[in-house]
Amino acid sequence: MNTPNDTAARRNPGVSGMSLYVPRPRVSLRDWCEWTGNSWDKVQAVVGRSFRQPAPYEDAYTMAATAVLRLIQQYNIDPRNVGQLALGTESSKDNSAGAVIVRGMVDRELERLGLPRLSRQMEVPEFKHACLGGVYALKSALRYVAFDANGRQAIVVCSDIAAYERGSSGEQTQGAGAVAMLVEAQPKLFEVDLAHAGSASDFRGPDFRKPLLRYFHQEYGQRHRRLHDFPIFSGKYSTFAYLDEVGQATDAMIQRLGVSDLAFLDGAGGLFFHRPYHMMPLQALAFIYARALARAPQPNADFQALCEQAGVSPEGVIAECRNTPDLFGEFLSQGAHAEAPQDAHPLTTKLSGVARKSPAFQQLLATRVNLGTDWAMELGNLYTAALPAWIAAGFEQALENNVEWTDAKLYAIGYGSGDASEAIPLRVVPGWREAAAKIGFRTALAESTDLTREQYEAMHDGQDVALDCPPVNQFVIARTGDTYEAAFQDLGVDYYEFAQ
Ligand SMILES: CC(=O)CC(=O)SCCNC(=O)CCNC(=O)[C@H](O)C(C)(C)COP(=O)(O)OP(=O)(O)OC[C@H]1O[C@@H](n2cnc3c(N)ncnc32)[C@H](O)[C@@H]1OP(=O)(O)O
Repeated sequence: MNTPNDTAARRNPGVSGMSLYVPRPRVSLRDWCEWTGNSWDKVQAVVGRSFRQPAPYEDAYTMAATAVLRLIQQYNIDPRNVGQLALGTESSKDNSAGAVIVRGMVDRELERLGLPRLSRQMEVPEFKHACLGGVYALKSALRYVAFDANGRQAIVVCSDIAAYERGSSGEQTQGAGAVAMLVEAQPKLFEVDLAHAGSASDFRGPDFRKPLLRYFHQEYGQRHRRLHDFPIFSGKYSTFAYLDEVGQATDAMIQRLGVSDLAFLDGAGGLFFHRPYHMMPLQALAFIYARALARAPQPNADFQALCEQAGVSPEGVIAECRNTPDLFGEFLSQGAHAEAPQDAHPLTTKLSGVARKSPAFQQLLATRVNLGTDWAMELGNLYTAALPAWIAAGFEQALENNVEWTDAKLYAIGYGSGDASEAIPLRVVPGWREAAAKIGFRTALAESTDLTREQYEAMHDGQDVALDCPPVNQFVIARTGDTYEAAFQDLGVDYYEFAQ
């Protein structure tokens, strides 16, 4: 069936350019496995190859500002024409201001370069919902250019630091970086079909959170060497929550598209998910694929064969497709100190584990998921920036591989713990190659210096470390204010500068 988005003449607003910034200090996961006694075989299959460690002079705002400046320069944007700068992050250091801090840095550097500042009439909102904040920021920017921009553009920047305690199961899934996107009414890279996007949310309690109260808890402070941003998280529960929510949002999108689950997968030219680590999107796609088979007209030979192989009842999997689990309700009903809820779709999980190895699924991966994957495996978890970074990598690699992508239907499936998900249809627009050629993903990745174990551990613990990679062409924290007088206060306020 044709959707309004199938009419090539009509363009939705979308994205015209992308840029990436990642810190130079890099931890090779192969080295990390040697330091920690973890299995490199498992980590390279499940997590990836490396992650970036932010230097002591950077934070979510410096990374965001560097990405925004790159975007402006790479796409020759007139800063006076930018009417919204939307920041998606869960690594804010300031509970009051957000995107305006980023604009402050960018304005000063533009001025030094002899360029005009960003528009004085620009909106500067910040969006927070775990890793989904960037998608909500993008939706805001799209609505802005569609409704009240009057020809002006918007910039979305997603910037985050994923830090986990050393020795925790999350340590391997760290990362840091920022992605900026230029949003326009007539996009040059891909259009975004919000009218057919699917949304889902459900409160999941302590799945993955960063309560400020934890800083004041005696136990928490004593266990670590510095004040840090390590989340409260429960690994398996967070994985179940991801799969369930992503499934709900994808169902909502498929329903709005008016196609069958299998037709949606067949028609996709590329599928991009929030990727906390390499295997998570594969698990999510296998979950969606298993449900698509279960929802196909029965009997379906592929479905029956896979169920038999997995040792699960087909009727049981079909019944689980109608499941809308209340994970937090289940947790609450067990009273205080309950264990994390168990998998709400055990049969589908078992089936998708087997389906993942099937030739049909491997074909799905090779044709819909592989673009950009290899580069994304270098990045670790970038939280809000993880999904846009993968999309940016996908476009640059599609360009390098000379892929015929014009008019391809892509799908961006975002997720934020706590939790919420968005499943959004995109379409590659004619002329995308010119815009993709300016992304600079490979160049941004190339700027790296591998850390030794001593350097990594000291940086992670917040100690001063001599690095062989001084900051170049990026914003840095120059100093932090310490005045706390009646007449003037800047205690804890960072001052930034551009390191040339
Ligand atoms: C944080 C966000 O950004 C928001 C989210 O998306 S939440 C969802 C993801 N959660 C997180 O990222 C939280 C932080 N990270 C973590 O908790 C952990 O790193 C993690 C749970 C992701 C992995 O921890 P772990 O202890 O290595 O998990 P473990 O269960 O041993 O192994 C994971 C998978 O690798 C598989 N595996 C093990 N060895 C393997 C090998 N050699 N080759 C291939 N696969 C292998 C396991 O079978 C398992 O798969 P299944 O779940 O399908 O059984």
